[in-house]
Amino acid sequence: MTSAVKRGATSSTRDRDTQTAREETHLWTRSVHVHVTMKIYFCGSIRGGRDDVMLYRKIVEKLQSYGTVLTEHVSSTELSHRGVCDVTELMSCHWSGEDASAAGDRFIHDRDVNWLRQSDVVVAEVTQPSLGVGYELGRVVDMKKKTLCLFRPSSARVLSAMIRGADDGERFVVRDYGEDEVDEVLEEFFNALKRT
Ligand SMILES: O=c1[nH]c(=O)n([C@H]2C[C@H](O)[C@@H](COP(=O)(O)O)O2)cc1CO
Repeated sequence: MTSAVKRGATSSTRDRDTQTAREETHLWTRSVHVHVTMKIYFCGSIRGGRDDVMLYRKIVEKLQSYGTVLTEHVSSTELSHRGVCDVTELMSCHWSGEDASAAGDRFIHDRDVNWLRQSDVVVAEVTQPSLGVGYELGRVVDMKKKTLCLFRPSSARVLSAMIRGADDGERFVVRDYGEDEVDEVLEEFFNALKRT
């Protein structure tokens, strides 16, 4: 074999290696990109009552291992049922809260509907009844977003027929669960998402 032919073979092998490396990097970047940029909208009661806020926090922490939670504030213990910091907390906390004035309410509504549109999946804790959460879920059904509603039968409450009755077993799912099952229920949901 002439040295020119050998040189040609070596450079085409090098080209192929470079190409393979590029493709691998591209695939890796894409999978990381998909994971990091998944946008999750979490719904939980605010003005409907804050009894379950510690559970919201646990859910949001788990959700953050799957992507960006657009509504992290819903799980903040510094946000009261009035949507602002408790008076006793105002002196010490830096959280400015959600402004409950009429202009503030319009801002919250428009921002949240916009976040709902942007989101890839919606997870809602629906045990504590909340008009806002019910409204968000109604909008979400229209937007055809993949949605998981979590309800705790141990609360002795009966979930609204307008939520349970919307379960289609695929896109909009209502899941009964217990507090100690948060991790496994979310793992099940996100693993199934990966397969679709
Ligand atoms: O201050 C707020 N910020 C906010 O993001 N929300 C959204 C997110 C929650 O999933 C839902 C709670 O509704 P409600 O406050 O009616 O319980 O509405 C609601 C409020 C107050 O109504």
